[in-house]
Amino acid sequence: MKMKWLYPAALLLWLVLCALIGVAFASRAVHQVESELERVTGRLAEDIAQRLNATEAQLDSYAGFSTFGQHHGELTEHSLLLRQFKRHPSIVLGLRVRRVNEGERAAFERESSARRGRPVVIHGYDPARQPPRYPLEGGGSHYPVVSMVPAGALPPPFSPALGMDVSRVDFLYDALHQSQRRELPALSRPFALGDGRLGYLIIRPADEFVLQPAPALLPDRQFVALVLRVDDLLPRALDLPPGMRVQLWHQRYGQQDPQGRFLDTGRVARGPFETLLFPSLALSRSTGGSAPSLMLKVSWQLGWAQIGLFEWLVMALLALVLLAVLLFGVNTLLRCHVDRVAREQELFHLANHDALTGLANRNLFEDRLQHAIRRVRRNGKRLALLLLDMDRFKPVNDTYGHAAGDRVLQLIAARLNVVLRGEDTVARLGGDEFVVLLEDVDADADVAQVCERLQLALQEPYQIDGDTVTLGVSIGTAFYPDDGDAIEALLAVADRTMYSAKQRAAAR
Ligand SMILES: Nc1nc2c(ncn2[C@@H]2O[C@H](COP(=O)(O)OP(=O)(O)OP(=O)(O)O)[C@@H](O)[C@H]2O)c(=O)[nH]1
Repeated sequence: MKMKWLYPAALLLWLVLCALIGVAFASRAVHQVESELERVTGRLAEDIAQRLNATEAQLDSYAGFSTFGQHHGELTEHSLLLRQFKRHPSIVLGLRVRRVNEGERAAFERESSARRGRPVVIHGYDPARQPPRYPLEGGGSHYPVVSMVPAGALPPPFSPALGMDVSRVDFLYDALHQSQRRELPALSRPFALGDGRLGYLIIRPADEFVLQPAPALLPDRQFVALVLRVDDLLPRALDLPPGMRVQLWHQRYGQQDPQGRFLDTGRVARGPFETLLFPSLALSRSTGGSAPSLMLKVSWQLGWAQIGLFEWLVMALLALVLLAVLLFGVNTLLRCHVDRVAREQELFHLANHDALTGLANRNLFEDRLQHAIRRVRRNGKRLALLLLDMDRFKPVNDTYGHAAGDRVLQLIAARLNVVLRGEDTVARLGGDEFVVLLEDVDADADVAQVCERLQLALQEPYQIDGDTVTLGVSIGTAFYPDDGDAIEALLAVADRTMYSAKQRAAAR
């Protein structure tokens, strides 16, 4: 393994582990906020349902009044509604609607005009722009507004006042149709009020208390409706946590359809890293009054803020401990690696060098010679092998002891190293026998010169513990490729010539 990658790898591992710790804490935070989301969604749905139930109670009393109390006249109806407006400022308008079949239209207009002392005609809100989308029930019935009590200035689309046919406004007709079909209060989709705020209409049949005949079959069905402000469907101060978004829309419209959207609030932008790391949770509930017609969705894009100060501290501490452990591990690994390399080098040295003199041993020498022969085969040059055997070494041992002999062998090795070039190989074959490998030999004379230098150096006296010892040396030479191309053959030739030299020296 390459040791230089150890620190970057440890750093990467540390980053990955830190990210995992972050994810673990984030998922813990997710579990906590799941229950909070459940609580917030349930509370909001409940709140909306309560507000709509209260509104329906207003509508019920208006419906009851319009069924039984009409003989008291419009003044009483006005005063009832004005009392309701005071108690419930979110109500913008109260209105009563009647079904008038096409055949009765003229009689209705005549009678209404006479009662009010001014012309009343059934008209569309803006027939040119808003043709009815739904087939009118009962083969061309009209649903004109027969009574209207505004809390303040009349907001559109109701400003055309009496006689306006609510079935000509598609979203109002939709609510009317629903309430008629289910005999329950029904909500319209939200629409813009004149003051730029949103409002909605809640409408219900007003004649359900009439049991005979069945209300649906009554020739002049009555409906009462309230127009309210959308703002009051939810508490004014929502106090949403960061990242939480509340959406409320009419069930008959898609979530993405802006027409059906009552509310979309609390959207908080999160950074891309937070969006990637933290999930977004969402809960949807249907809500409403007696007939749930609204969809509530609370979504929560979680982020760093969901992790508390204590968790941050624990995470930082864990990251530091991890860093310390990793650095300790890397240092230990590096130390082990350095020790192992040193041990290997030591073993290599022991296996390839002579323990006494530190010179190469026979193994290493043969290996070097092998390499040198391969090289010379390519470049066509020559090698020289010098075999050195000391003369009169045995008496040193015998006279001064083995330790002194060892010391002399070490001095011999040192002198060999001084005389030879760095690129030459010198090895101790054993006892007082040494071998030298000279590479790139150009001429025999060069080799003879080296032999002479060796002889001069080795014949110099040796000082051992105050005594002086003088030795001789016999050198045998062999050349590659002239004397053979195998190590054994070359050594045999060198041995032979060395032996002759020794005999010559002994004869002198
Ligand atoms: N001190 C010491 N002596 C050794 C070692 N290895 C071998 N010897 C001795 O070295 C001597 C070598 O013998 P020879 O080569 O016959 O001795 P010599 O006196 O040089 O004789 P010639 O070579 O014939 O001149 C022997 O006495 C060995 O015991 C060693 O590591 N240390």
